[in-house]
Amino acid sequence: MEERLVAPQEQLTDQEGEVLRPSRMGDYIGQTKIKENLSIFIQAASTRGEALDHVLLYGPPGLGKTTLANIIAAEMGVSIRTTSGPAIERPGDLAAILTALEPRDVLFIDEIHRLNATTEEILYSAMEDGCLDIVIGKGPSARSIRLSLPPFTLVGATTRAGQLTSPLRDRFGVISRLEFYEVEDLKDIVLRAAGILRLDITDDGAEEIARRSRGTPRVGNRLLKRVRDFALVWEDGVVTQTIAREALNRLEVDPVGLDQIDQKALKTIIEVFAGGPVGLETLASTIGEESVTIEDVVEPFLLQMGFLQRTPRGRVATARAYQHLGYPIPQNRADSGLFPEEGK
Ligand SMILES: Nc1ncnc2c1ncn2[C@@H]1O[C@H](COP(=O)(O)OP(=O)(O)OP(=O)(O)O)[C@@H](O)[C@H]1O
Ligand SMILES: [Mg+2]
Repeated sequence: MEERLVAPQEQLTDQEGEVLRPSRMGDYIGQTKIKENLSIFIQAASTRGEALDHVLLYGPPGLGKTTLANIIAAEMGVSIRTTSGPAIERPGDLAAILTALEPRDVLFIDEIHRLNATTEEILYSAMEDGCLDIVIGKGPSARSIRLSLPPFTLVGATTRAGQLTSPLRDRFGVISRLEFYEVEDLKDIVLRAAGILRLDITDDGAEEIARRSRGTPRVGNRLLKRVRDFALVWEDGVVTQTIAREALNRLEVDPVGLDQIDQKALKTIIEVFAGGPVGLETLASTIGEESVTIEDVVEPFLLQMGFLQRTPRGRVATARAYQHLGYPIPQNRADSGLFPEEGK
C-alpha cells in the first residue's frame, strides 16, 4: 500500500524531522495538564534528590510520547536509555540494561505492551523493590541471587493501554493519556516547525495546515513539508492559506483532515451498510484494509471527530458524517441521538 500522507505512524521522511522534536518542556506545545503535573513531579523529585516515579504515557501514534520521554530525562538532568518491548527478547537483555543505569536515569521502553511475559515479571520487582532476581547456573546447581539496582525511572509508552497487564499498569505512579491536539495548538506546532525550517508562512496558512492534521503533530509537520514544495513551485515560497488549501486538496487531504481511506470507510458504512451498524471485520474486508489498520489509525480520529460511533453491534456513521460527505441525513439518524452534540 502506498504510504498515507496523513498516517500518524512514523515514516522514513519524518526522520529528517528529528530537528523538529522539542527537547525541553517549555517547547512542548499543548497537553497542558500533563505538562503541568509532570513538571511538579519532576521538580519535587529533583528537590528530594530522588528518581522520578515511573511514568506511563499512552495514546495514539504521533502525539508526542517519545518526545515527552526525552523531555522528562532532560528536565531531570539525567541520561535516557531507549529501548522497546519487542527489542528486549530475554530477561538477560533487560538485566544488562538495568544494571548499566546510573542513579536516577530514565529507562524508556517504547511499545511496552509488547514485552514478553518472563521479561515483564523481572520488571515488576525492578520497578517496585529496585532489585533484580536472577538465576545463575543450570540444573541442580542453579541458584537465585538478588541484585539491587540504582534507583531509576521507567517511562513506558504504548498506543494500546488496553493490552497492558494490570500488574504492570499498577506499578506506574504516573499514568498520562495524551489527547489529540486542538487546532490552536497544532497551529503553534506548525509555526514553530516553520521557524526551525526557515519557511515563510502566514498565520492562516499555518491554521489551514493545522485543521487538516488530524489532531496529530507528526502529521502537521509532514503536511507542512509537503505544502512547502508547492509554495516554492507555485509562488515565491510563502506558505499562504490559499497555497495550503490548494496543495492539500490536490494531495487529497480534505478540509478536516480526512483522506481517501477515511472517506472510503465512511462512504462504505453509509452506502453499503445503510449507515451501520457494521462489524469491524466486515467493514475492513469490504474496503480491503486490515482490521488493525481500521482500528488503530482510521477509527480513533473518526471517533474523535464525531463521524463514527462504536456501538455493541458495530460501527455506525453519525449524522455529522452524512453531512460532511454531502449525503442527505436519514430521518432515523437525525432522531436517534446520533447527531453528536456541538462542540464535542
Ligand atoms: N507537543 C509537541 N510540540 C511540538 N512538537 C511535537 C509535540 N509532540 C510531538 N511533536 C512532533 O511530532 C513528532 C512525533 O512525536 P513523537 O515521536 O513523540 O510521537 P509518539 O507519540 O512517540 O509516536 P509513536 O506512537 O509513533 O511512537 C515529533 O518528532 C515532534 O516533532
Ligand atoms: Mg514514539
